[in-house]
Amino acid sequence: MTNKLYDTSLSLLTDLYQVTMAYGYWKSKTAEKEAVFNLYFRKNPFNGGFTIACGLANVIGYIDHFGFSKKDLRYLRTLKGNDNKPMFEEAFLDYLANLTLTCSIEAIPEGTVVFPNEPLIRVRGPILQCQLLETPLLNLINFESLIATKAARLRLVADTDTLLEFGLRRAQGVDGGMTASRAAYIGGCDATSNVLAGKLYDIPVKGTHAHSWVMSFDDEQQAFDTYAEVLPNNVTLLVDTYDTLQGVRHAIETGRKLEQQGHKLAAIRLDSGDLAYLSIEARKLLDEAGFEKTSIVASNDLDETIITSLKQQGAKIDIWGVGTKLVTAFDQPALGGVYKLAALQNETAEDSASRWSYKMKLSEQAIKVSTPGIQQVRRFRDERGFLADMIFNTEEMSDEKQPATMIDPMDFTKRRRFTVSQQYEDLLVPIFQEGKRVYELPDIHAVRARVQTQLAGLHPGVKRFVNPHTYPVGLEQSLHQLKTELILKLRESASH
Ligand SMILES: Nc1ncnc2c1ncn2[C@@H]1O[C@H](COP(=O)(O)OP(=O)(O)OP(=O)(O)O)[C@@H](O)[C@H]1O
Ligand SMILES: O=P(O)(O)OC[C@H]1O[C@H](OP(=O)(O)OP(=O)(O)O)[C@H](O)[C@@H]1O
Ligand SMILES: O=C(O)c1cccnc1
Repeated sequence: MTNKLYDTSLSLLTDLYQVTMAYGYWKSKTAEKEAVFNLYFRKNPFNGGFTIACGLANVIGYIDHFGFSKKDLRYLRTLKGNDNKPMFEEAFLDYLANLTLTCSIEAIPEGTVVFPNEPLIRVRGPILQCQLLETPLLNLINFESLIATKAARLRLVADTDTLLEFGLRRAQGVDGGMTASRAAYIGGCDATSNVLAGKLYDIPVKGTHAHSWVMSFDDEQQAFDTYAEVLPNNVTLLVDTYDTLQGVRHAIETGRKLEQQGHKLAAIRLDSGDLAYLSIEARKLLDEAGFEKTSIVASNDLDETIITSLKQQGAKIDIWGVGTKLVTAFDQPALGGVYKLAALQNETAEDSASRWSYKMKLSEQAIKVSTPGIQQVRRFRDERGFLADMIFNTEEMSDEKQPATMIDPMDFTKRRRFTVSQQYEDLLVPIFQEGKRVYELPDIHAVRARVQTQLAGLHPGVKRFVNPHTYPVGLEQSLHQLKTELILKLRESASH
């Protein structure tokens, strides 16, 4: 699967400063200098304990189509500086015209549970190219990971109930709707109402009918009967246009007619009022009439908190339709992913040990201090699930079999030692090697299934919504040491 929505280059879908920096690298003849950047976020969304990595398929689609077209260059040629002269030299535009990506990219596969400070994507290559990728990569990963995480939270509370994504009408524009439908399915929804997402992404599509159908008839019974006649094999009736429980009785009447023709009333939908009370009363009416197999769908501004509450109230709801709060990630509309330079080729290196000059950004806020190194994430596990994730520098820890010590970032005196026999998996896998794709994308259903097996590996405390347990993520001790020494060195030189 590639990014089928954009079968074209989106190379100008970036911030201007990426292009001006690219120009700067080119002009100062450092464009080809090898760099390593890491894409990571600093805090799990929704005050939760985990995040679902999502968006890599669209990153791959973006990179597969990368290239500046003649029209792109014609536009860049029109950009002017403050002196009203062209911003970029013609020779730079010629360079962009011939630019093909030669970066090597490693990434954590979609559908993996991930945690703050772990590199989701590591880009290594000429600094000019790495720089151009910053904005689009963040744009693609931040949103889909956010929505997949929201959907995974909804799946946790919906348990085995059916979960439908109904968000397109309230989504943030066309792309917001499309990518939200994809990420919501990956995160755990069973289907979407978004037909184009169904077609492009192979997501099951499902739906009921709106109030307008009922309102377009003289009475509700006629509306239900007509709907059942035209679509006898897909009858879910929205019962709350006028009086919900009266609507249920009308639906039952239609259900009886359907049964005479060998069909079934699949479900009724509630879209207003007290969903706990109404679903319990509707269930009673349906059961009394012999419609025990008819499901109850609920919608109306649902989210994981309301679904939890409805379940606690004993609501008899089998299918949850969730729109606005899911596709807009209503309570946290952005994941704060960042992309930071972590190493730069050392031109004066005399041996392979000193071929990298490690880079990091300092900050007054500890959370904003980046981590240097060519990073990989090693996830230790046992038969019960995941134990801890250790971020290490691949240049320092080449021997995979060696025991490892992980330092707790909140308390440097706390260490965890992992023996040679401890089971583990290294999460970042090669996606592009020197510009050539080496990764075969799994289909969307496999990615969706991965989310559930990954969540099963997490301790329940990490999945709890209120004050979740913090899953242990730390730095391997030599990376911790490298970071500490670099902080001291940078603080020292900044004070001069
Ligand atoms: N029993 C319940 N417990 C908790 N929340 C509920 C319950 N029943 C409904 N809700 C939620 O409360 C909110 C009530 O929505 P709202 O104030 O719009 O009322 P409404 O009856 O749906 O009105 P409208 O007809 O305008 O849609 C919705 O988010 C809905 O999902
Ligand atoms: O509530 P959401 O989670 O976003 O789910 C989608 C909503 O979209 C439809 O409502 P519609 O647009 O017809 O408006 P309504 O709120 O008046 O029902 C549907 O009946 C749901 O209520
Ligand atoms: O099919 C539905 O019931 C539906 C679709 C979109 C939004 N709300 C409801």
